[in-house]
Amino acid sequence: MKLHKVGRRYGLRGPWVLRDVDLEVPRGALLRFEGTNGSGKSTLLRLCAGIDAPSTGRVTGRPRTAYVPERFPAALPFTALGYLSHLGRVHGLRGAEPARRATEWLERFGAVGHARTPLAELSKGTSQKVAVAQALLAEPELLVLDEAWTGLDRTARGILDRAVAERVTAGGTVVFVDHDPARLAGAADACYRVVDAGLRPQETAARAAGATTGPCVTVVAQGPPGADLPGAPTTAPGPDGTTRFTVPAAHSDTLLHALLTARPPWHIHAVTPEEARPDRTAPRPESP
Ligand SMILES: Nc1ncnc2c1ncn2[C@@H]1O[C@H](COP(=O)(O)OP(=O)(O)OP(=O)(O)O)[C@@H](O)[C@H]1O
Repeated sequence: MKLHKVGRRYGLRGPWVLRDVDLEVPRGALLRFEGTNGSGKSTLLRLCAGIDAPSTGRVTGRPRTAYVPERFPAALPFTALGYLSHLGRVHGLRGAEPARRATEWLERFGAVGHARTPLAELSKGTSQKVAVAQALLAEPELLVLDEAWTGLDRTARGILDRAVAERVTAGGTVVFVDHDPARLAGAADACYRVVDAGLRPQETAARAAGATTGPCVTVVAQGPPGADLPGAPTTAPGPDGTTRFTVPAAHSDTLLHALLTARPPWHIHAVTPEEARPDRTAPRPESP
């Protein structure tokens, strides 16, 4: 997706919140936006999510998108399960799939006990779990998260961190804003600060550290050539005809899952936590 000279102001004579913003949102990437209160982060996310239109400029190549807004409209006349199933259908899921995925995400967030609770009666935290689940169950190509961690308990925040990593390793893109500067620190591929209605690229933790720090995992495995593996692992020949994959630690489960469920499956020789982080800015090597 690309933003071309995008501008947004509210009202005909309102100040420009965003002006002449050019941005490429690549596939399989994690992008963070930051900025002071009122700088235009939510405005930018709404434009990325396609729920708002630019006043000037255009957005092209929009992928299938799901969005977690800053404020969840909790007064809708649904139960948690009814709402998630409905949203699943809106996202194009059919038959029993919407309810199945809805239940799966409620279980994952430890909220399945509230499946039949009306949205209006949910606690703030559970309501936020529903807000997040409605976006995740669609397995969108682009996931837009506006302070989605706010209101979640520590366990749920960890589950959302993991879900974000899974989306990215599956080839999706996640764009997010969060008040916590440590949120997904080290995992973001790019970070932009909204300043004076424009975007200023920021140094990400990985780049700042020369792309060689941060936890990662090395997997030594033997398997068929030509596998399309998630997580953009760096690859190198391993001993005895094996391949050595290195990925950020947050992506290692997804890589292992892909290796083990490949047809035929890869044979895993070793899984080793490392201190070095692969250089995700390097071109993705060919699959072995
Ligand atoms: N629907 C709207 N109508 C009028 N003005 C708006 C609207 N939405 C946002 N604004 C204004 O646009 C500017 C940017 O708001 P926005 O919510 O995008 O900033 P933000 O960086 O997300 O802020 P915060 O960190 O406080 O959430 C603010 O001055 C805000 O008042």
